[in-house]
Amino acid sequence: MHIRQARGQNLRLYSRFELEPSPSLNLIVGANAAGKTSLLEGLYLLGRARSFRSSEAAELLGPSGSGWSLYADIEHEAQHDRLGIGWMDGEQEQRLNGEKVRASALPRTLPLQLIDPIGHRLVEEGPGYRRSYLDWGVFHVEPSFYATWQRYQRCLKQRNQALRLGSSDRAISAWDEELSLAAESVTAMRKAHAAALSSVAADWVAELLDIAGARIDFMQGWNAETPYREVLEQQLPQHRRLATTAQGPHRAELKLSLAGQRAKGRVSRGQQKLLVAALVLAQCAILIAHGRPAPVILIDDFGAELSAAFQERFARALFRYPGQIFITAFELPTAFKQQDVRMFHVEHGQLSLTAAP
Ligand SMILES: Nc1ncnc2c1ncn2[C@@H]1O[C@H](COP(=O)(O)OP(=O)(O)OP(=O)(O)O)[C@@H](O)[C@H]1O
Repeated sequence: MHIRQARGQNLRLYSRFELEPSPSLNLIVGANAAGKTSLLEGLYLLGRARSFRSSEAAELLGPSGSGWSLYADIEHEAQHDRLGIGWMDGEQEQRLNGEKVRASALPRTLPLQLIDPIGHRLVEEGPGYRRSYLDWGVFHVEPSFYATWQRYQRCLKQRNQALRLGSSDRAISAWDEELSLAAESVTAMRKAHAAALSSVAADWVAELLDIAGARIDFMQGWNAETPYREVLEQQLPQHRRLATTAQGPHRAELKLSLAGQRAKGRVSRGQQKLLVAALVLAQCAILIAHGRPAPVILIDDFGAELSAAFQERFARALFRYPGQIFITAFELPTAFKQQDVRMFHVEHGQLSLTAAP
């Protein structure tokens, strides 16, 4: 699976752009503020239905008109999918082969992962980043995950509403059965995926960071010895006091450790970037092992924070990757010279294909 062609209109500084990338390595080079990240953002929107740097779709609006749009022709083994996403006058719409679809149809058609300079949040910041990292993989390997997670969230919202209103024990506990069934199911899927991630990521960490013994431990969000249904019953007085359900899959967490020590605070900025790369490559490897297409990988500012030796190591891992990769950089990184890379140059929102390096 790869993007055969992508087009965008009125997105940030671009009036329009058109890109016919290679199915393997693509390099987008240009000066500061030329529009490199905006281009990756466009590709990311096609696979995730949201931006990675803006929560307001209106901010993406370019120089003309009241909407922006993106389109991609995705080539699978024996078929093509036409994927589109657009925003106009406050409304976002997604289309797959001409039909209006929900946002969740986009990741299924174009699975993609991003490694960017703020990727370190995955290591340094709150558990939400690590939960969504984990869930991206579970979503792709477990077809029932998305619906089960939605069911969990719906019940949780209702139970929390009842807690906030100070409803009777009976009204609050009415949600417990469905909530706990969904919670146990979501957790079983997450647990299996986290175990797979832990072993695959350890290999990538050993290769990219030269550190043995990396681990990912899954904390499910409540005491793993107790069935969730019992936790809901036992903790009801606490939940009433806090007016919220204090334990559950919405509080799950991944603990990252390297050689027995917590990763946060243990690694340099450059190592942290390679750690994020290792985590992303591990997710992609697991999807591939499940017979899914190799996800597209987007890498913003390849060289940032990496010495020549680290860039070399990272590049070597990317050369082996069986899927499509888009990399931005100020200029052609030394590690990519003499490689089979399709190179694009971007200047003030104008994109052009340049001669092979
Ligand atoms: N909605 C918008 N309309 C027009 N221009 C915009 C919009 N949003 C951002 N820009 C401008 O687009 C320019 C390009 O930004 P972008 O982040 O894509 O550049 P870049 O090539 O990745 O730069 P750097 O290497 O410095 O990170 C910036 O100057 C920014 O001000």
